[in-house]
Amino acid sequence: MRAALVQIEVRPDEPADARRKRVADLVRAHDGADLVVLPELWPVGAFAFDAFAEHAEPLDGPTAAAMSSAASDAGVWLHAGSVVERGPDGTLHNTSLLFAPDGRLHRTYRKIHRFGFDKGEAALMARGDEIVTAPLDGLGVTVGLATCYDLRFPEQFRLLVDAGAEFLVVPAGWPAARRAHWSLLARARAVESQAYVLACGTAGTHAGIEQAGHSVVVDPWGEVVAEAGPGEETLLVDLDPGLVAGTRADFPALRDRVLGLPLPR
Ligand SMILES: O=C(O)CCC(=O)C(=O)O
Repeated sequence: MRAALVQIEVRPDEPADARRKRVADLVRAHDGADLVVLPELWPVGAFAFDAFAEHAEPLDGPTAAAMSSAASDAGVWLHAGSVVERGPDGTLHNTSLLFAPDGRLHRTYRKIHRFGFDKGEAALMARGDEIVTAPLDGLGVTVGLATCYDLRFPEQFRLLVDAGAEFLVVPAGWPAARRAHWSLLARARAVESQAYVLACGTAGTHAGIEQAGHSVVVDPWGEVVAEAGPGEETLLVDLDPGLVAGTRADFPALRDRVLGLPLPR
């Protein structure tokens, strides 16, 4: 299975429509891949809080339309990163969009752990409340969806594994200031989940926040398959879905979990 992680820069001087077109062309250029992954909130910028409301869109908005058409033109599964979704009741969510190779919107995931400690995203957006996995028909794998700050919460990944996830796809807009955490947590989630982690971040600087870049693919044994640098770059990787079941069978740590222990009194 071939995956492409497209680490793009959210340039402040690039209008969102131009970026949508540029990213759609990048997706089309990867028509040899099975799965293409984009970063978090790339149409607006994960830290461009002042622009969230203006760029909010429904699930059939301009980003979804552009990405649906790019997925079907390329014939790929497309995790199109996330958008600022304006829900039917007007609330904003950080919502990931997963398209099938025919352009159909296959799954959405609303970010559960909002970043900002009562400010920024945490103040502007509503929390998602659903663990989301998706079988990728034809590829024989199930992906589990999480976004950026979610990477810090192992309990979410345990639930994803329990729901059958074998590939954990994490779009992000992770700051360079905490790049060490990003790399460490991506590997930790892969080791503890005995799953592939495909973590796709952004490059450059937007809203004054330098981005970490360093998108990374980690295998179920915790080995880094490929890692990007800080700039715009696409990681192209060939992955073996059988390695997930193989690792879980050969080193059955997940089987040895002890659940439901009482807390100390
Ligand atoms: O957890 C972090 O350090 C970064 C998280 C973040 O930037 C986000 O979720 O948007």
